[in-house]
Amino acid sequence: MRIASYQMDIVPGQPVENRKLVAEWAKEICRNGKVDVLVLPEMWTTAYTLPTLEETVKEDKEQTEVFIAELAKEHQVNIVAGSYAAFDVDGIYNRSLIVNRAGERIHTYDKMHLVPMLDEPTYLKGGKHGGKMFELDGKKMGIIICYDLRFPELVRSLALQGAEMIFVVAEWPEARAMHWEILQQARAIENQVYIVSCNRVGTYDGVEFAGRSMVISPWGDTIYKASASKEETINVQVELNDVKKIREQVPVFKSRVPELYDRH
Ligand SMILES: O=C(O)CCC(=O)C(=O)O
Repeated sequence: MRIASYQMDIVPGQPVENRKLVAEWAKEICRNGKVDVLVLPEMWTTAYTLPTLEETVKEDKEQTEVFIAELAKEHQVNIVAGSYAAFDVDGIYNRSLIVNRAGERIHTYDKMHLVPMLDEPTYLKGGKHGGKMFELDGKKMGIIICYDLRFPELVRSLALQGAEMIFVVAEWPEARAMHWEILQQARAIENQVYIVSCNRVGTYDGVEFAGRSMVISPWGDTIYKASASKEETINVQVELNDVKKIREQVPVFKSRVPELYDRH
């Protein structure tokens, strides 16, 4: 399975501009050969323009969903469309969107863990449903959003549902870059899954972002790490059969004793 992850610099509060950037990027990537899955970062249509978000997304309505569906159909490619600010009945959610090659929406996930350091709970609603596994091209996968990476329960739950690859879409800051790298590696090793991440670069409102989007094998090896500060595309082939082999070699899932673990 070939994955292309777009470590982009997001134009703040400008969904039209960002969709244009993504359309150009997708055209370029899909022209240069066979890609199975495109991956975008967290909040890629607006960035963290929280105080003006409501105004922006009310006006933008469902244009991002329509755009992603059209893009997937045009290039016959699966899209893990990072996350975007989705205006819903009771507020705005930080929502990830997964669309298949036919442009059909197959999965959404609303970020459950809102970030106090960003004042996210003031502006956004937290997701009310746990992460669910989804399938692309018959392969089981999961997605988490940025701060979710700090909560091992979520990735473990996706792995227990059968996910063999976890997408981590983010706007992770440079100030905590060490946590970003080590936590991704830990989630890969402990769950014996591929981790494919897509972080943004650039700065917004005085925050510098960490880049370093990664692909990590289920053994924990770094297959690719993007630069810390430049726009870049990760374009790698991954072998999902490795998951089974590694789980046979170190049978962590068979050794679990869930009945002995505390529930909280
Ligand atoms: O957990 C962190 O340090 C960063 C989280 C974050 O920036 C986010 O979830 O958008």
